[in-house]
Amino acid sequence: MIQTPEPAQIKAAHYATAPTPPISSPGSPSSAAISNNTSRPPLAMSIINHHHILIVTGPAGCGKSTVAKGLSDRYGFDYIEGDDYHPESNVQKMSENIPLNDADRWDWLILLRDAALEALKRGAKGVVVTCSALKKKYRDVIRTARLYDENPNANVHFIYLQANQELLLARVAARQNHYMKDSMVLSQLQDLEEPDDDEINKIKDVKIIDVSVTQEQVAQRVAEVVDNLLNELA
Ligand SMILES: Nc1ncnc2c1ncn2[C@@H]1O[C@H](COP(=O)(O)OP(=O)(O)OP(=O)(O)O)[C@@H](O)[C@H]1O
Ligand SMILES: O=C(O)[C@H](O)[C@@H](O)[C@H](O)[C@H](O)CO
Repeated sequence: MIQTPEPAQIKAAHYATAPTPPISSPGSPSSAAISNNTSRPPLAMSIINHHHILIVTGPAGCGKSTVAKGLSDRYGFDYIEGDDYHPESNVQKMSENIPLNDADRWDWLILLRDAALEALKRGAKGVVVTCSALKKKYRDVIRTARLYDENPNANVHFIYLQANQELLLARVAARQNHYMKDSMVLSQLQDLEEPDDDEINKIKDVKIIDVSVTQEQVAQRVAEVVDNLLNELA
C-alpha cells in the first residue's frame, strides 16, 4: 500500500532487471496478528525444501498488504509490495482516478514475477507478493515464475482475499492518505475475474479466504490455510 502521493521510484521499462524489492518493515500491529496470534507451527519442511512464492491477491482495500506483512513475518519470507513496482505512468493514472488497462499492467506483472525470482536467487526462504492479479491472464503471467526459476522450481500459490463491494468501499473510505478512491474500487471490480474452476480444481494453486471478518480472524484463517499448504508440500 502506498501511503504518500509520491510517484513510484521504480520504472518498469526493463523487466529482465528487476529492482531490489522492498523488504517488509516488521512489527506493524496487523502483521503481528498473523505471526503471533496463531501458534507458530514447527518450521514447515517445505520451506526448507521448496521455493515458495505467495501472491496475495484481490481488489484494492481487501487487505492484501495487511495479510502479506503477517505472512512475511510468520515464515520469514521476503515481502514485495506490488504497489511499489508500478511505473510512474500507472501511479499518475491511478492518482487521477483513471483505471489501469491490460497494457498498463503487463510490464508491472512481469516486473513483480521477476522481482520474486530475484529474491529467491539471492537466497530468500520464500517470497510474499501483494498484487491485485484481477484477471486470470494476469495470474497466468505470474504462474510462469516456475519456468524461470532455478532448481528447485518455485511453487506459486495465490491467496485470494474475497470481499464484496460494500466492504471494499468501506475499507478504502476509512483509509487515510491513499490515492485509491471509490471509483477505482468500482473499476477494479469490473475487471475482476475471481479464480475459476480450472484454477481451483485443476491447477490447484489458489486458496480463497473470506475477509469479511476482523483482521485477527483473517490472520487466523490465512495462517491455517498457508500452514497446511506448506506442510502438504513438505
Ligand atoms: N479484516 C479487516 N477488517 C477491517 N479492516 C481491515 C481488515 N483488513 C484490512 N483492513 C484495513 O482496510 C484498509 C485496506 O487494507 P490494505 O491496505 O491491507 O488493503 P490492500 O488490499 O493492500 O489495498 P491496496 O490494494 O489499495 O493497497 C486498511 O486501512 C486496513 O487497515
Ligand atoms: O491492478 C490495478 O488496478 C492496480 O495495480 C491496483 O491493484 C493497485 O496496485 C492497488 O490495488 C492500489 O491500492
